Amino acid sequence: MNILHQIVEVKKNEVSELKKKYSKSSFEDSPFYNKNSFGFAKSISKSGQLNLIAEIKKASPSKGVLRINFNHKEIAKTYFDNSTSAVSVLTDEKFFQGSIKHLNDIAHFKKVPLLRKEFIIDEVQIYESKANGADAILLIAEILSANQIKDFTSIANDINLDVLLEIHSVNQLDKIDFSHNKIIGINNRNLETFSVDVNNTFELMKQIPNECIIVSESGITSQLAINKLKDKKVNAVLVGEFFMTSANIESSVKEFQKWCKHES
Ligand SMILES: O=C(O)c1ccccc1NCC(=O)[C@H](O)[C@H](O)COP(=O)(O)O
Repeated sequence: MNILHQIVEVKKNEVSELKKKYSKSSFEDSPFYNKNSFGFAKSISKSGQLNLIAEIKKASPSKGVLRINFNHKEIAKTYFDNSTSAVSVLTDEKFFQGSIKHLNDIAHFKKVPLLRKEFIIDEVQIYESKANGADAILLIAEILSANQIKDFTSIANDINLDVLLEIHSVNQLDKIDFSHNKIIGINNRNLETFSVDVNNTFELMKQIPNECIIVSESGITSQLAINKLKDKKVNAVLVGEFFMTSANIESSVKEFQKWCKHES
């Protein structure tokens, strides 16, 4: 059983506890629920640059704790002040030391769209995302059926949430209706070995229609990788560990943003 499936086993219990406390209608009462979303798709597909989705991630299954002096609000402010295209907030507690509270706290002063980075296996988590200020959610093709991908995407879109649909391998492609899911994340992390290889993005994107927005995810830490991604016209990158392990997050984001600009 790879790490994703281990996470899903824990998630099933968490979701059943969540459903004991909340329903769709209880989430509808939240102040965020009826607010307009910030447009995630538009923000991460701007031309002239590789768009940066900067992630707030205290720990990971592959590396353990990434940042000891972790303050989610300060990190979010740094990302907002340095013109990132979107911010991804890990909300999983057990494996990433995140929290839904982090998302809610940050949503009160957001300046760019927020992606809720979670392992979504039930529609109640989609309503919970909206109620806590998300503008977009992650769906992971490996842990969902084709019908779940379709239904969860429709539910999210109906409440104004964009969907980043993540794939890891060629095996997941036939579950996807690309006319319905136009934002595709390609994860470069091998879930058996945790090794990362940006070539996974280049191999898989060959099989994805040109009109899709492509996000390369995981293990992106160098200008060389950024240059290759720009050459292949990838729209956006999702980057966590590089910033979380930096002694100075602000200067790392500034440097990274310079790499991401296309030459005019
Ligand atoms: O980060 C992990 O170790 C991990 C393990 C198992 C499932 C998912 C995992 N990460 C989630 C992500 O997709 C990354 O946080 C995201 O792409 C950013 O990656 P990185 O820049 O390498 O932190």
